[in-house]
Amino acid sequence: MSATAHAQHITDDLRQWLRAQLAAGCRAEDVLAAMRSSGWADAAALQALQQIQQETGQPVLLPPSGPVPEPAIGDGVTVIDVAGHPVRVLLAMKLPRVVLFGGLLSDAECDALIEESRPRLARSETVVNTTGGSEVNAARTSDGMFFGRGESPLIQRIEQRIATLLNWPVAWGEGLQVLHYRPGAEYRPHHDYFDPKHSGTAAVLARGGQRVGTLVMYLNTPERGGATTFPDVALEVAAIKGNAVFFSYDRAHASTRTLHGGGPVVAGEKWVATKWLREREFT
Ligand SMILES: O=C(O)CCC(=O)C(=O)O
Ligand SMILES: [Fe+2]
Repeated sequence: MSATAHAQHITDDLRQWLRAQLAAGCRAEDVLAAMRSSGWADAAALQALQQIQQETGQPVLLPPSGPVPEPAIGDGVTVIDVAGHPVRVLLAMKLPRVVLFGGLLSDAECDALIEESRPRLARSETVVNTTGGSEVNAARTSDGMFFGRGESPLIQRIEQRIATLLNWPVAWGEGLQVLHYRPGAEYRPHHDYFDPKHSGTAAVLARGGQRVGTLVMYLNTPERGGATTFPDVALEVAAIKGNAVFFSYDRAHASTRTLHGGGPVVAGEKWVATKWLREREFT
């Protein structure tokens, strides 16, 4: 249920009480504890509080963050051996959490992914926030398709490599998505997590919870353009065949600074494969 849908259930009394608590500087945890002891369920109490925080322009309290996928790159690791396949660590950033990998896929794997996806491409759709369904969107002018998880030996090998690299079970990932951008095509800046405010989100979350991480693998090198951009931190990641950019977000909030987009392809074309990682098993 979204905060907006819940709005109808907030009585004037409760609204006044919540506003008074916040105005008096009470801590959100204490307000929630008081609501809990008067019989409120945790999720409903949090939603009511979030709504009043939004109405009064206060920073919105978020549910506690859970674990996120993370590669083992402590102690200056330069190359990770993933079942005999060496993956180089080219860049790491803390906020947003971004890690750039070199040589995650071999050239042959990139070529095979392109050839297996090409006959199945259709204009990319994005999730419609109101319904949880999907539709063609002008902000995303690429063609795309989804592979089923584990649908071929190639897909299985790549998914297992990603799971090992990011310490996240294969079953907690969505099927691999392939996008094809022609010259001029782009994917405007967006967040990959599902916006908790939107009414369609509940249906999407039922299949495995939130997205908590993204791995974008470059399947070719565009002649010019097509970098993955992170506007909050003015970072541009060049799309180089076989490399992959990983980012994680421990909450569905812009404070993770994971706003990102696929910049316009200036010359040539661009192919990527995206793996989204969920909080739990994706069904
Ligand atoms: O094409 C890119 O560089 C970014 C793709 C992306 O943001 C996505 O697939 O969610
Ligand atoms: Fe994205």
